Amino acid sequence: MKIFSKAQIYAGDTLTSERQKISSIELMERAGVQIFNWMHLRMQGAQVPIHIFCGIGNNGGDGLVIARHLIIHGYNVKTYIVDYNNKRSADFLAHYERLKGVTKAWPEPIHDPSDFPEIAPEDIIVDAIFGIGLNRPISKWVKDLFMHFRKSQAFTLAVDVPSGLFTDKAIENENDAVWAGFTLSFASPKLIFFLPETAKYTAQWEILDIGLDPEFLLTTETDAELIGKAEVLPNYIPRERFSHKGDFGHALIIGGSYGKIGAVTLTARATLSVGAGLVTTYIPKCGYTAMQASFPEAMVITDSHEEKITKINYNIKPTVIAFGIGAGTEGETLEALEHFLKENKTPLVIDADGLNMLSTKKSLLKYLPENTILTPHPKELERLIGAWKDDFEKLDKVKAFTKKYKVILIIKGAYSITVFNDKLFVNSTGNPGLATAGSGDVLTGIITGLLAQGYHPSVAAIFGTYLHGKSADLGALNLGFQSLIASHVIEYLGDAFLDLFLEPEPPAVEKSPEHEEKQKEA
Ligand SMILES: NC(=O)C1=CN([C@@H]2O[C@H](COP(=O)(O)OP(=O)(O)OC[C@H]3O[C@@H](n4cnc5c(N)ncnc54)[C@H](O)[C@@H]3O)[C@@H](O)[C@H]2O)[C@@H](O)CC1
Ligand SMILES: Nc1ncnc2c1ncn2[C@@H]1O[C@H](COP(=O)(O)OP(=O)(O)O)[C@@H](O)[C@H]1O
Ligand SMILES: [K+]
Repeated sequence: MKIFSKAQIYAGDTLTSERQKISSIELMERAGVQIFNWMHLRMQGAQVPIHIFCGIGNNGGDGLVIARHLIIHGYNVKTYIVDYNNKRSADFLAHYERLKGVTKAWPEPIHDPSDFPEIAPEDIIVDAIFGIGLNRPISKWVKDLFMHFRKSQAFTLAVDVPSGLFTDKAIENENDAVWAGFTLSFASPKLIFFLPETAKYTAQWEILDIGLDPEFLLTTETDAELIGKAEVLPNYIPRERFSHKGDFGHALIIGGSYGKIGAVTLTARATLSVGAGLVTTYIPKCGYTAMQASFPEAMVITDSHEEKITKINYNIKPTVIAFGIGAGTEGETLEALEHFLKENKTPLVIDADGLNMLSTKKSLLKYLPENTILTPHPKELERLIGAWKDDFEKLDKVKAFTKKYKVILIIKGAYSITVFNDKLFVNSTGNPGLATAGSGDVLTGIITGLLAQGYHPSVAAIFGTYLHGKSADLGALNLGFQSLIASHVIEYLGDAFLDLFLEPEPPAVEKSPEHEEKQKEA
C-alpha cells in the first residue's frame, strides 16, 4: 500500500476535485462523513459526551463536519474552536455556517487555558486541531491543551494525524503532540505511524477511503510503501513438479565462535526452512559436533581454528553467502573477512558481527557486491552510519549510505524498513515476541534462503522481512509474545507460506459508500 507524502496528498485532493467536479467543501464533507460513519457504527447512539476540538484549517473543518452529523443523529456533542490563528480556511468557514444551521449550541472558542473544558475519563475527545498542514511551532497554550487531553484519560480519536505531529520532521518535546488512542487517516497511512519516535502517538490507526481519483492513486509513485500480503504475493515463485534441490541454490553460512554456534544453527535452519536447496555452514572447529548433531540437514566446513574464524577457505560453489552471525570481531576474523571480501563475487547478506567489523573498517564497504543485503539492528546501524538526531535524519543517512555503496539495508525493529533504490519498504508484520535472542539470526537465514532460490535481492529482503514477521505473528497466536523464541519463528515459516494463499487480507482501507457504488456500477 502506497504511503503518500504530504505534497502528494494535497495534489491528490486538487486533482480529485477537478476530475470529479466536486468542490473542496464537498471533499471535506466526504472525509467528515466517513469518520462520522465509523463512530456511529461503533457507538450506536450512545450518549457518552463527545468533545470535538477543531482547529481553524481543514483539519478543523473535518471536525465541524463530524460534529454536524453527530448532532443531527442525536449524540451528546460539545464543539470547540481552538483559535490558534485568525486565518480560518475557506472550507472551514463554509462548514462552520453549515454547523450553525443544525444547532443553537455554537462552538465555544478556546484562546487560553482558562477556556479548557472539563473532560471526564469516560468522555470521548475528537482531535481535529492540526492535520498534515502543521508547518511551524505550536503556541504553548495549545500544547497545554494536548496535555489537558492526556491528563483527562479520555479516549482520544485523532482526525488524519494526532495533532502536533509533522509529517516530515521530528517534534522537539515528547508532549508537543496529542496522544491518540486511535487515528482515522485519509486515503493513505502516514510514514510517521511507523517510525519509532512518532508511532507511539497513536495506539491504533485505520485508513478511510475518501474517494480520491483512482488514476492518481494508481499511477503516483511514492517514496514509501507499506508491505502486506498483497504486496509480497505477486513475487512468490511456485515450485515445479520436476524441480530438484539444485534448482533452489546452495547457501553458505559463515559465522560462529566459541559459545555462539547456536546462532549459525538458527540461521542455517531458517535458510533451509524457507526453501533453499542446500546449506553449508562454515564454522570454527569447536562447533562441528554440535552443528552435525543438532541440524543433520546442514553440511559443515570447519575453519582451522578451534574457536573462531581465521581463514575463509572452501571448495564449494555457493549461490549466496551469509556472513557474520556470532562471528565475533577478533583481529584474525576481521583479516579473514578482508581477504574474503576482496576475492568474493557471490551475492552476500551481512549481519551482526559482520556489520560490526565493517563499521570498524569502513574501507571494506567498497568491496561489497552490488545489492548486498545488510541487516543491522539499531545499535549496529549507529556504528555503521553514525548517530542521528531523529528518525527523519536516520532515514536520510541510510538512503545516502545505500546509494554510496549500492547496497540494500534493512533497518530492523518494529515496522522494519528495507531501504532500496531510495525507496522505503515498511514491513507490516511482526510483534514484540520477536524481541528475543536469535530472532535476527533467523531473519538472516530467511533472506539468504530466498536469495538462494533466485529471488531478486530487494524481493528477498522485503519478502523475507514479511515472512519473518508473519511467522512470529502466527507463532504468537499459540504461544503469546513472552514464550515465542527464535526457533519457533522457524517452525512457523510453513504456516507463514500457507497463509499467503489463505483468506484474503482484510482491506487496509475502509471503503467509502461512493467507492462501493462505483464498484457496483463497474
Ligand atoms: N485528502 C485528504 O487527505 C483530505 C484532507 N482534509 C483535511 O485537511 C487537512 C489539512 O488541512 P490544512 O492544510 O488546512 O491544514 P491543517 O488544518 O492541518 O493545519 C492548520 C492550518 O493552520 C496553519 N498552521 C500550521 N501550523 C501552524 C501553527 N503552528 N500555528 C498556527 N497555525 C498553523 C496552516 O497554515 C494551516 O492552514 C488534513 O489533515 C485533513 O484533515 C480533508 O478536509 C479533505 C481531504
Ligand atoms: N517489538 C518488535 N516488533 C516487531 N519486530 C521486532 C520487535 N523487536 C525485534 N523485532 C525484530 O526481531 C529481529 C531482532 O533482530 P536482532 O536484534 O538482530 O536479534 P538477534 O541479534 O538476537 O538475532 C529483527 O528482525 C527485528 O525487526
Ligand atoms: K488531528
